[in-house]
Amino acid sequence: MTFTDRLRALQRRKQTVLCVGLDPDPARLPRPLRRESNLITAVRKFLQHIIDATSHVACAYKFNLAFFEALGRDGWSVLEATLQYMPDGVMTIADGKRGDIGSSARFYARAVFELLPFDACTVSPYMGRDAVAPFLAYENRAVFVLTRTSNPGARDFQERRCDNEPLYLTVARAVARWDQELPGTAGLVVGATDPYALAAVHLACPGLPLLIPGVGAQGGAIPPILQVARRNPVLVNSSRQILYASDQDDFMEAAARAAETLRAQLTAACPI
Ligand SMILES: O=C(O)c1cc(=O)[nH]c(=O)n1[C@@H]1O[C@H](COP(=O)(O)O)[C@@H](O)[C@H]1O
Repeated sequence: MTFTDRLRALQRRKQTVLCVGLDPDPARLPRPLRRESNLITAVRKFLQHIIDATSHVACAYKFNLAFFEALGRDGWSVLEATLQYMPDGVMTIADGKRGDIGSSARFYARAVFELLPFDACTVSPYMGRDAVAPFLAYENRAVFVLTRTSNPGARDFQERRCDNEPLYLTVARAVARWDQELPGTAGLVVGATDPYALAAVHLACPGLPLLIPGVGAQGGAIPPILQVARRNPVLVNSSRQILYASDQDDFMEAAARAAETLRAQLTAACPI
């Protein structure tokens, strides 16, 4: 079963398109965990509590690898422990935004798909097809390629005209072609902060899964996402709005409430 088939089945069963982003910032740990003498233990417990509080409404968790790498050599053990802690019925995404020559990309792919059991990962398309190909070779995993990102700098290159369309659309069409070689292995990252780009990508690439970050802390709106969800499987990521919904003793309840609210907004009109 391909990643895309598994994602669709899981989303239908759980009636959710919510992806909770795991971006653990040691400086923002809630009060009960700040009492832990060991920071690594505190981060590991924090993530486990967040998973306990949200897995009933999440279909995926996206690990932003930067936050784990920045924990130093123990970051890898927190990553592995958190992956092992995942309950049944959720998928995992390694968000490292990789992108390198093919011979190096093979090792990035091996790290996330063989050494670690991630279901999907994120990559940058800047170096072209051979930099993405090693990730596309895993038939039951998926690679989400950055297309129109959610940050202000997305305008610097991604919106430049290329063959009479914005560069991000050229990228999206190329990824759709790559996906045809081993269907179900590719998806696109499109930020929620640009409704026009979301609509354009959805029209150009019907059926490709879209990983959509940028709701919550970055201000992306929900209604444009509901439109694209008619033709594309979507995974809507929210990190800080859920992780740091409260920094007090009630942080688990607050995270659960934030996740449930977003899930309800997303499923109200999403035909999953
Ligand atoms: O690939 C990503 O996940 C990503 C792409 C993008 O265009 N914008 C974006 O914010 N992200 C990631 O999505 C998460 C967004 O976090 P919040 O803004 O806290 O919800 C972070 O882990 C970002 O690194």
